[in-house]
Amino acid sequence: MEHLHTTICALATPPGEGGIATVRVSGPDAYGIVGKIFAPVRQGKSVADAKGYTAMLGHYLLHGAEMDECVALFFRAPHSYTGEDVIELSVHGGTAMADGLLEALITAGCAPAGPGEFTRRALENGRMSLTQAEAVMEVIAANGRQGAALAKSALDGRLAKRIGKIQTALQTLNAHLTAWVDYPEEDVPELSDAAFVGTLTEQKAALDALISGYSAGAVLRHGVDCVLLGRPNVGKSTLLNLLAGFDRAIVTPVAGTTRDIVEQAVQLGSVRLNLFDTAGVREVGADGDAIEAEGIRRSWRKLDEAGLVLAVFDAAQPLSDDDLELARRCQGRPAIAVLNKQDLAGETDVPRGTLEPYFKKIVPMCARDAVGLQALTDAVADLLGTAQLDPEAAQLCSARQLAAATRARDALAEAIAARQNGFGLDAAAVCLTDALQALFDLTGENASDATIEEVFETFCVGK
Ligand SMILES: Nc1nc2c(c(=O)[nH]1)N(C=O)[C@@H](CNc1ccc(C(=O)N[C@@H](CCC(=O)O)C(=O)O)cc1)CN2
Ligand SMILES: Nc1nc2c(ncn2[C@@H]2O[C@H](COP(=O)(O)OP(=O)(O)OP(=O)(O)O)[C@@H](O)[C@H]2O)c(=O)[nH]1
Ligand SMILES: [Mg+2]
Repeated sequence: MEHLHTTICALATPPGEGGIATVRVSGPDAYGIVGKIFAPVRQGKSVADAKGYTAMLGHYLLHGAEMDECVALFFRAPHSYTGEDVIELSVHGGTAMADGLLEALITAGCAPAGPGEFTRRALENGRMSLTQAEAVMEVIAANGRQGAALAKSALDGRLAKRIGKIQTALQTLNAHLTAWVDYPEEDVPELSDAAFVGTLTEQKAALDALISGYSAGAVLRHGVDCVLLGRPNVGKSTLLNLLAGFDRAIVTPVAGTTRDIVEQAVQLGSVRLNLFDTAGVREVGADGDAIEAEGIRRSWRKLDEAGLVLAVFDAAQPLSDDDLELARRCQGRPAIAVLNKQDLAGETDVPRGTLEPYFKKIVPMCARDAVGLQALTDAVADLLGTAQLDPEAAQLCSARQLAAATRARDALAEAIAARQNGFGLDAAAVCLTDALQALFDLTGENASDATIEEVFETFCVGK
């Protein structure tokens, strides 16, 4: 692997204004290169003699001129993030000094690092697994605390362990199967069909649990787009304001108040919702208001894009045709019916039973008086699966991982079906091998270059 022998450098802190900016240098010639451009302040000190896990103050030199003050932090291979010799150089923030430092390093023989190249070297030096490398990216991207906790448990290697358990069980089964098929004359104990199918079923269930946790984990890490829909005047904007905790959207008793889509991010329990308040939807005739008609078109478009729908109804009025049209369009979607204005509702108003077939959940509320907020929070967590998710348990954290886990699960399902339909053990063994291969792809053992390329494509430079 030719590129492992180069020495690379990149800005490790975000570009822009800041107190300090840190440039990281990694590779076999890190000490040689930094020695050429770093002048220690204290006499008798030198980069070449610096021990790992020590710091040194100096200046960096660009074309021989003394530039900014610079603190160097030394790591000696293999005790560093990448497993190589690493030196971190911190200068004053803003990009000017860091840019000069990078220029000096490149002039002295450093190569600029590619996206994720530090982490890639850590992977290639066996300092982390592929799933851990992906988790590094998630830690950088995580903005909610729960999302960060999930990513951290993957970084700790808990995800690799969870997958490893499945892998081990299947490998043991495969070894037994191979021995039994290939060495019939030896005294290999027979593999009972019940034991074989039992193990496959158990491990398939473990994969199912991983797969079903993926979308809920993604919701915690990235939040979800949530649209507020309903006919005019039912209280959509009132609900938006309640969730936002301030007066974000105009609320009036006039039907048709909201025209454009109003966007606001809010935190509801452990989930971050990107809320979209929309114009009230209703049937408008050909002679209708052109502005309203365009607003309504945009409202419906949002329905298709949202990961969560809050369909708002006026509980104090019987369902209208517009209400029923909305309900019908919500069927099969992650949609919650909010029966608003409970304070005005009587016995004969909106019948829950009519809405039940179209919605996953129905929540009575009085948005104006903040009644029903906890019930809504619980319904959202339940529907998105975040309520059922153990934040300590590691989850799959990329679409690539999900695809590999799904391939493994499907192969196991096929193996089980093969046995149940009376096919020979050899047919089931082929499926089992496929499942194992998919798991190897997942953890990065035997991962192809293309897979590794795919993972690092989206990394940022400096990581
Ligand atoms: N300044 C700095 N902070 C950072 C990083 C970094 O690279 N530099 N990291 C980058 O993401 C994270 C920490 N990751 C690291 C992982 C291992 C080692 C390391 O040197 N490990 C050695 C020594 C351990 C010891 O002896 O205490 C080893 O494991 O052998 C360093 C950083 C977060 N903070
Ligand atoms: N009694 C009662 N009134 C409410 C409640 N929620 C909202 N309202 C009132 O209903 C009226 C309409 O509220 P909005 O939030 O503007 O309704 P909207 O669905 O956004 O309406 P459009 O933007 O026109 O589609 C206002 O006068 C609110 O004060 C509630 O829970 N109870
Ligand atoms: Mg409104």
